This record gives sequence, structure tokens and C-alpha cells, in this order.
Amino acid sequence: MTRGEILVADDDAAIRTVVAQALSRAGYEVRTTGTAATLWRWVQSGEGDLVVTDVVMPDENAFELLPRIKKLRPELPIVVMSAQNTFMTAIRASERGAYDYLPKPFDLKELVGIVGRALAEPKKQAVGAGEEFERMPLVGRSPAMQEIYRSLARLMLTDLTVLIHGESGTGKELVARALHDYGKRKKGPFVAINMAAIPRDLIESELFGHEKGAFTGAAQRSAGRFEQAEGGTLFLDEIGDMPMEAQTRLLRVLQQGEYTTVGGRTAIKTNVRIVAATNKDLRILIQQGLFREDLYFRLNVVPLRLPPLRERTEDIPDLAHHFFKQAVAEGLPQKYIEQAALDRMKRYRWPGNIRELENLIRRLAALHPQEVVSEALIEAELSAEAPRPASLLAPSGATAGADRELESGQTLSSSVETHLARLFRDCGEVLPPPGLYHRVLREIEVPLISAALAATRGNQIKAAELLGLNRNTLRKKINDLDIRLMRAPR
Ligand SMILES: Nc1ncnc2c1ncn2[C@@H]1O[C@H](COP(=O)(O)OP(=O)(O)OP(=O)(O)O)[C@@H](O)[C@H]1O
Repeated sequence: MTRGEILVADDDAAIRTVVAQALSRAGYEVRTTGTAATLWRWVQSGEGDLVVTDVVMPDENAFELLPRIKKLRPELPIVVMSAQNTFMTAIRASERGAYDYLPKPFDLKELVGIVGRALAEPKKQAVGAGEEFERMPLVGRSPAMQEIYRSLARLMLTDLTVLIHGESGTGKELVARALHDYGKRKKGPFVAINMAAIPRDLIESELFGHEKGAFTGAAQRSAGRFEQAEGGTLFLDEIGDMPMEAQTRLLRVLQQGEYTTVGGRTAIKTNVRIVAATNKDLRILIQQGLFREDLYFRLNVVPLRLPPLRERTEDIPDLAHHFFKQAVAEGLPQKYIEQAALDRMKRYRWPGNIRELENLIRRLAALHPQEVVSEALIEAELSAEAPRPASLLAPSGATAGADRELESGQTLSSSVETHLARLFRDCGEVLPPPGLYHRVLREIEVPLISAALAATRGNQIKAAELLGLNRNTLRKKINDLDIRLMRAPR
């Protein structure tokens, strides 16, 4: 007796053959076709217990067919295979009701495993077809990213708590947003809070809100992030920096689904999906007594690890093109990049991950006059990256020498001078694009303000004092320059 009938559709005869062989060997009866029309005819006549289909077929795209199949036979599991290994393929497959999605090339054992699981599972209700998406929030087709996309696609229709782990700049917040924007809470709010950017004694009131008079300075009742995120998603960034008392309160919310405001007595019911992120190993913090183990288990329902960019250098060309396109959309000149330049980028370590790559591309788009980005230019940019002026972040004594030399042996102004001299030299006869003054100032303001915020653990009052700026001016600059609030180096 066979274990079930599998309908296989792929316009590539070689793939049909290997898939059919693997499934027959596993005890299934298999029918194969190279067209969507035949597959549809079989489905209509009630044949098959499961479908394995390619996306692009000569007569129709399987994504067009999937909703029809799901409508007619909602219980029929469909496994989608595709060579277009992007985030949107995984998401679209999931949205169109696919049981699973397999990026090509795949391991036949994995396919057989998925087919076995799908047929063994109790039949589920079909998911309605969603609308088309043009935006591509996550870029990269490396195997590591495809694994992420598959996990995300499976998570979209759930409300599970997710804990994202990854180095700074690997895209943790972007993934949290994608989970929200494409998930079932997309109509609700997405609220993010960074534990490292808020003074520790204010975290509880920021999260849960406070009543009038709850503490000195609490002149009004104030809503917390839980209240703001009601019906949506709350993204808890840098969760490892959450103080113990706030952890206890958060644990209670996760256990009981309700919380009280600071100074309040009435329990408030909450309906919020939690996505948390960390760049630290929470298990080490647990050993050090800095993180509650019970909270860790509540948060770590679904762990997602975002690999650092140096582990997926094959994504660099896609990412670079994406950021160049973004720069054009923001009104900066169009650039092209040489293959050798991309190869050089693949050999760099990218300690700041995708954020560092994004900043480099922006800098190239904004400051460099040549249309084509050469290997030499990337070499110069990346070797300039290496001796980071870390002394800017150090306590004042370390930089208070007579000429305040930076680690690289250059003063700040001489390094700006060198940079500008190179810029004008590179331009040759032509002048750089207009607006140079503001672009250069921005290049300096962003790291300056970020360093001040990092050094003061995100305390804007202290950072403003350190910089000698008015608090409101600092706040406005943080907004205008789109500065990320980040953690201080310890
Ligand atoms: N896969 C990706 N495709 C396109 N852009 C990306 C991708 N991953 C990250 N980015 C971009 O890189 C930048 C950094 O991403 P993000 O802020 O999500 O990182 P993070 O891990 O949350 O960083 P941190 O830990 O420092 O808060 C953002 O501008 C984001 O849009």
C-alpha cells in the first residue's frame, strides 16, 4: 500500500525525475507534470494527497494557482520549490497557503521529511491569499538568510514570542518589523523600546506607564509602551540591559497577561505580541545573576539567530545594490560598482555588519563624484575604517594630550582634511555634487552624537551636557539625523 499520492509540477524534467525517484523510494505514488494546467486539472478531479510545485512554470506562476487550489481543496498540503530565494518568495509562499517552502537546490531527504510531516499532520484550515507586496524589507539570498526567511514565513501566522540574537547591525529590528508588518497584527501598532537607551530608573515607567504623582516629576499620568502597543507588537531591544525589577514585572505580564502601571493598583489586561532582541548571550547574563532564567525561557519560545555579515558575504552584492538604489530614491546620484570592488568588500570583516555596509554606501553615494565605484576607492574607504578613532569615546583624559591625537596618529581636523583632499583629488576637474558643507557636517555630527549617547548610556540629558548642546537641540538632531540610540561600550 502506498503512503499517499504526490503531484509534482516542475518545468525542469531533471528535477521532476529526481524528486519523483526520491518520493517513490520513500513509498509514495508520484505523478509528474511540467505545466500548471495539468496540475490544476488533477487537483480539480480530486487526485493527489499533496502537491510539490515549482513557482515559475511555462503557462502559469504557481503563486497564481495556489489560492485557487486552496479554495477548492483547502486541506491539500502544497510544498513550494523555488530558485528565486528571496524573502518575498518565502513570504508569498506562506501567504498563499503553502505548507512549506524549499529554496533550490535542496536536499531530497529534507523534501521527503517535509512531505511525511505534512501528510501526518492533522488537516489545517487554509489561509486566505494575501495581497501583493512590492517592497522587499530584507535583502540577501545566502543559505543563512533563506533559513531566516523560512522561519519568518512559519512565524507570520502565529503570535509566538520571538527572541532574536545577533551582533549589532545584523538586522534584528528589521526582522522584528517584518514579523509585525507581514504578520496577523499588521494593522496594530509596532512599538520599539531600547533598554540600553533609556536611563535604568525610567525603564519601568516607560514600559508600563505611570500614574500622576508616582514619583518626583510624574506630573501627569503617562501611557507606557505596553499600552501604546495594544493589539500590536512590542519590540524589546537590548533586552539584556533590562534592570532586574523591570524583568520581574515583565515576567508577570508574560505569565498573567496583565500589568499595573508604576504607582497604579488596578491590573490592566494586555494583548501584545513580544519580540525581543539581544546582542549578548543571555545565558551568560543568567550565570552572572543579571538576567532571570524564568524570563529567558518565557522569551526564548522561538529563538532566531541573525548571522553576522562576515558569515554571509555572498549577500554583499545584493545589499550594496539595494543601498545604492535607496540612495538614488533619496535624490543622491546613481552609482555603479565594479565587481573587484565587491570582491574587496567580501574580504572585509564588517564589525558593524549591515549598518556599516549601509553607511559606507551612503558615504560613497553622497560624497564621491565618480559614477563607478572602483576597488581602489573601496580599499581606501575600508582601510580608513580600520583605525577607528576609538579615543573619541574614551574618558577625556585619554584625549586631552596637547594635540589630541587620535589612534591613527591624526588629529580629527587633519583626518577631515585628508578625507577632503582625497575627495577633491578624486573629482579631478569636476566639483563634487552640491551640498558638500551639510554632507560633511553630517558625517561628523552622526558619529559625534552617537559617541556621546553611547558614552552616557543613551542618557540624552547627560549627552547634551557632554556635547554642550541644549537638550531640545540634541533631540532634534537625533531625529533629523536619524541617529540610532545605542549602548555604551563597557
Ligand atoms: N537583510 C537586510 N536587508 C536590507 N537592509 C538591512 C538588512 N539587515 C539590516 N539592514 C539595515 O541595516 C541597518 C541595521 O539594521 P537593524 O537596526 O535592524 O540592526 P540591529 O541588529 O537591530 O542593530 P542594533 O543591535 O545595533 O540595534 C538598518 O538600516 C537596516 O535597515
